[in-house]
Amino acid sequence: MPSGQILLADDDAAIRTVLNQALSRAGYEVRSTSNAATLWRWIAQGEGDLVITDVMMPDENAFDLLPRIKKLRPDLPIIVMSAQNTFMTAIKASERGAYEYLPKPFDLKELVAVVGRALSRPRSPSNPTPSSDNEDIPLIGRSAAMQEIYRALARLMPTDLTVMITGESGTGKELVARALHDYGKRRQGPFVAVNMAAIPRELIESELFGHEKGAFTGATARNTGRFEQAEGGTLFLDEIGDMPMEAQTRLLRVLQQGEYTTVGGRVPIKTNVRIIAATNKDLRVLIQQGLFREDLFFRLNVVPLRLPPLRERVEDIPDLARHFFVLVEKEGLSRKQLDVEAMDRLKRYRWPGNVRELENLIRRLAALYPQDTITGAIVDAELDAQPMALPQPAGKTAHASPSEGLSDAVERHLAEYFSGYRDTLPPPGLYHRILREIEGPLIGAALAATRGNQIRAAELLGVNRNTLRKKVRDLELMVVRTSR
Ligand SMILES: Nc1ncnc2c1ncn2[C@@H]1O[C@H](COP(=O)(O)OP(=O)(O)OP(=O)(O)O)[C@@H](O)[C@H]1O
Repeated sequence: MPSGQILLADDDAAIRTVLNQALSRAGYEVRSTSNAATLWRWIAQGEGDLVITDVMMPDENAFDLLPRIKKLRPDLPIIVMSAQNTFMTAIKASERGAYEYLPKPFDLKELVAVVGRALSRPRSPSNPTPSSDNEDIPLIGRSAAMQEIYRALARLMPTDLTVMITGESGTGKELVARALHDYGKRRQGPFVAVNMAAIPRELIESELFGHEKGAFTGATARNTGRFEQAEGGTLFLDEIGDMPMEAQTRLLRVLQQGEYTTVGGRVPIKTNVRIIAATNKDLRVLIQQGLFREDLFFRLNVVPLRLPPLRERVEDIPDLARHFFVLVEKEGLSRKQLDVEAMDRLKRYRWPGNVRELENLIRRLAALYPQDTITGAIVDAELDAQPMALPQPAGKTAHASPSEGLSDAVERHLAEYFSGYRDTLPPPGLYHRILREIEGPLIGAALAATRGNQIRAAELLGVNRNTLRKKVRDLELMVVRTSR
């Protein structure tokens, strides 16, 4: 049975009762209070083996209290709970030396597990990282999925660990890499980003490690590489799956030995760079195909961070949309609001381009529409005008010619869809995903062809009228098609 005394501070009596019960049942002795002053008195008297505190208390903000506690009793673990679930709350908790941050609401089992871990860890004080005083990081989203990311980031801030960020295009991988740098130990050093997909393959090694004069045709002078530029700071290797094999071998050596040579050079150069890598590909598939070194993967994948696609956290869309409207207002465009239907449309859309696509849409809405309120019909028109319903290789657009058979057109779309993933496969669940995507446009086309007459559209499609009515309601197609 675990043991220890827990000091609990929260001004919400119901929360105190629930936590008190759960922790007592787990074997701990609990003292609880509604205010910071009492908590501080207990701590100053030397009581308690662990503190659980809410951030907002009537007499003091726990973030102001934390540094005092850390000074007086550096090895007393503190767990901070908060209902203000932003990235900054997680970061502040970490900066002020909290052992763990739990966004409300949380699972009681998780709390008991965290308490158990905190009390059984070796007693070395968790040093607060110096405050960055940078309130500017625009990581938006309070969904459970983003909370997980914030907590992971907060834990990573005081470390130099190599991080591998995965996620679809536009999910914020670079933004997260920057946050890790801006709030981490190396924030005084440079942040250097290199996109493997954007550099010609034959130049990647020289780009990363630099080259000597005469190392290859066209190398007319010595050139510093990105490693050298990132010395003392962070090197962000974006689209790492596109790194050619030879460069992978060289990178692996740097990670193993902490030194490298320039292209054409002989003298080993010591390096002190924190690596953050990112990819929207499944590196395990690339490994199977012999395109990515497994040993390099393990070196890079020390801490994996998966950023969820926007469609898995639609509850973040209102905050993100608001944030982007404020951003574009600063750029001189007028601020707008979205009506209920518009917001609803955004939540139902599947966002293949994720947050970047939403950002671009908001920018278009702000630039193109004079009205203050954006309606569902406007959003529909803009989303329909997007060139990509399915991801396609750059530079290609797909238009079915009237003479082309439907199955030919579908086949061509699918071939392009697959080739958009180049050497990998699309995410699993394709059958239902594709059928779901086809269903909306098909019903929409039938309704348009019958001028919104659901009885005739049902005949045309060969489905039951009630089935069609239900589908129309679910897909909200009627509003869209007849309002044009
Ligand atoms: N959580 C977020 N809050 C606010 N803005 C975000 C968020 N996530 C992404 N963005 C914005 O969306 C855009 C795309 O993000 P970013 O470039 O970091 O994505 P990415 O995953 O690195 O994309 P790619 O794989 O295509 O390089 C950026 O303008 C970024 O500022």
